[in-house]
Amino acid sequence: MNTRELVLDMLLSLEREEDYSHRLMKAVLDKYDYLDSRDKAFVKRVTEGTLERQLELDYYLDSRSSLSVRKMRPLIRCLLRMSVYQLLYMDSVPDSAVCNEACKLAAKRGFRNLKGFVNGLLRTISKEKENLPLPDEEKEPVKFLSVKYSMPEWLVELWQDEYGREITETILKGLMEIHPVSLRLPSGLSDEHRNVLLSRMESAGAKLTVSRYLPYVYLLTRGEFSSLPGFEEGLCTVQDVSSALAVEAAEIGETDFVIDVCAAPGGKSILAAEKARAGKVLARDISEEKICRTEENIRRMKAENIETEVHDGTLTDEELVGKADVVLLDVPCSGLGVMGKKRDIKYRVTRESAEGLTELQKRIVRASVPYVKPGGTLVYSTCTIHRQENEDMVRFITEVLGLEPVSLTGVLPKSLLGEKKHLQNILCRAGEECGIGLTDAQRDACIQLLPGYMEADGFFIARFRRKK
Ligand SMILES: C[S@@+](CC[C@H](N)C(=O)[O-])C[C@H]1O[C@@H](n2cnc3c(N)ncnc32)[C@H](O)[C@@H]1O
Repeated sequence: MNTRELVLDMLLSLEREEDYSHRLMKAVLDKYDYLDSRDKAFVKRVTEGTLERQLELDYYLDSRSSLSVRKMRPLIRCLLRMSVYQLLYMDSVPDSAVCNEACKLAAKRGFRNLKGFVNGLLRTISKEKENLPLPDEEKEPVKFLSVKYSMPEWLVELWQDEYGREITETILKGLMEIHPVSLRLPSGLSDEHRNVLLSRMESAGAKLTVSRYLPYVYLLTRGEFSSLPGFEEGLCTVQDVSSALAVEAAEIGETDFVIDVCAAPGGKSILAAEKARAGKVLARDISEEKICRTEENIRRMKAENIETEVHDGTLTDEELVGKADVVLLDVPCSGLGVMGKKRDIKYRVTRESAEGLTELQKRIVRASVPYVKPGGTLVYSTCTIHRQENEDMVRFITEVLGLEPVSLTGVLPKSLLGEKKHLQNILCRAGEECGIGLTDAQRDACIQLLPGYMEADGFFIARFRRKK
């Protein structure tokens, strides 16, 4: 199996938007499971790196090619992108090998006549790789950041408007950093059992670092999670610390009844069920397929106090009105905070599609607020960095729907709230709108996790109470 051809086919399929990169990668690596681990690592690194740096790679190609990248045949465009990525970011591959393999692939896939073009362009970029141009930072500041961090210009503009330039650049850097898989162990495991489990995993070759926010979440910096001891037994699951923090924010009691309105694939429901040991979680989502995936995870994690149901969250279920101690609203969102892991999201989300989501979010929130008992809790969360879907929703939930904001102080880890304060100070120093238009109580009730500032995905959590 030619690993470069595998990468090329994945990039081509992603160009046609046939699937999302993280799903396609999993499917391909499962299909070619017989590849050795070095080949698999190569395929993953080149595909993900090429996607992550696409705008930057295109800019360099455009600067040295007579034909613009946009006008190239898709196969040639993808082949050049992945080759330039190897030239610039993979010292382990000799430049001559990158050029030769690209020419061979072009010929094999029916573009023998373009071998000279591919070869010439790649050799030029290889020779000039220390001096490739970026846009002028003074004259075109947005374009400069867009190319340097390979982020569409509208997103750079959006964050610059919301956070100012300094914070925006740190977020962009943060999203580019390596994002290890995050593993969550059972939250109630004793120290002794946790240590036994960790040493079993480490003996199998895993390298794990505890999260700085929660003692039961670990970053897996070496090893493959699904083959770790404990995984099949349901002793760990893949979950970012931010997602676990959203459940922590709800302070679920042992006997609580929790409704998770948008539950698939079940990450928060399963953690909620660990917290409500003598209570119950109702995990709902919009489709049968999503609920099936959730049930698979529930079974593997051996959570017995979760019931699942297909239900459209925009419709109020009258039978549940006033019944829930806790309602979790982890709504569908633009996903701008998880671009570090899902690398093609940034090219697919548009300003319009992100804005369009707020209507759906409002409908889900409006339909779900009635479930909260008087005195009960609602936690709203998203995995995005977008004020319309986050801070503006805090205003909607409190000012339009009448819930009370509840402070996260004493609920979320002190270190995390300290980082929030630090960020706030930078915003105020930079003369940005440091209150983000929220009252003190609304501001204390929510937190925007930002890559580059926090060791987590970009995520938003807000907590509310229904008045008694
Ligand atoms: C961010 S994901 C939830 C992740 C999940 N809470 C977890 O922690 O694993 C958002 C979910 O909302 C679901 N969804 C979208 N529209 C919905 C609707 N109208 N009603 C209920 N769920 C919906 C999607 O299917 C998706 O699974």
